[in-house]
Amino acid sequence: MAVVDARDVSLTFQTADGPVHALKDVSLRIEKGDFVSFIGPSGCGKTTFLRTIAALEKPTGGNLSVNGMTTDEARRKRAYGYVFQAPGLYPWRTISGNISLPLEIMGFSKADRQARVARVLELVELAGFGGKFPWQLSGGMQQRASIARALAFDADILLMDEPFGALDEIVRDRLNEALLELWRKTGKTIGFVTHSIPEAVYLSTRIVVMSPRPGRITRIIESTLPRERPLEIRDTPEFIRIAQEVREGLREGHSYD
Ligand SMILES: Nc1ncnc2c1ncn2[C@@H]1O[C@H](COP(=O)(O)OP(=O)(O)OP(=O)(O)O)[C@@H](O)[C@H]1O
Repeated sequence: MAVVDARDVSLTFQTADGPVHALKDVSLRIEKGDFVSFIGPSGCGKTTFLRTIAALEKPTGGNLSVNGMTTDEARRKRAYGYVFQAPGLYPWRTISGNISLPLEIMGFSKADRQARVARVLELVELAGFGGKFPWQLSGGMQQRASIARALAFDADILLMDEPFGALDEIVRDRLNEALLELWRKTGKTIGFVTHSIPEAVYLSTRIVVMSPRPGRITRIIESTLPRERPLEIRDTPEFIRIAQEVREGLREGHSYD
């Protein structure tokens, strides 16, 4: 059974300026343990598709199931962790307090919360920083804390909307490596939005290229890279070939109107 099974999913927003076709006939299967990146120009529906999977938006057409359930059911079963572009940590709470907040809302016991916070801090290599406040941490560390928060209730699926877009390249490289490591350790299924071709190629088992007006999938590229990926893999002919394929896909779907 696919983790995400989208069949001809469409979503049209009705706006004052008329309908906006954010998604049109999007069909995609995401299998357990896949790392799927969504790439495409601004407005092609990447965020909308991620939000639709997470039951934050409702499709206006087609069928979408998650773990064989409706997206609402999957959300009630805590199938998703969601990481936003900005870390969104509360400045008056410590890092541990921020990670613990969704667990408090979900009614986890104090002992369970403490154990989970300790485990995810370790996973994102922030053990020892739980007592700090967000403003005492660098941007990259804050983003790792927000990933820890999304991991704390052990959702199968991690949905990440351009989590590293605001970070400098060196920090981004490190976090990309750390994310791959975390993915290998946990076996989670990841949906990841990015504007960066190297980031998409480095991280993904599959790269979904999208195009706007209407938002649709123009290409799905299967990665032939091994799962074990040192950063230097980016200099190999295989990596460069996949990056070229993504670039061609983007060019095909690009219109200048
Ligand atoms: N709530 C909404 N109401 C009306 N239109 C919306 C809404 N949300 C998104 N849209 C429109 O749907 C289209 C797709 O938006 P979306 O944010 O999914 O694109 P994106 O590919 O994630 O873009 P970006 O890379 O800029 O984040 C855009 O034209 C956007 O203006």
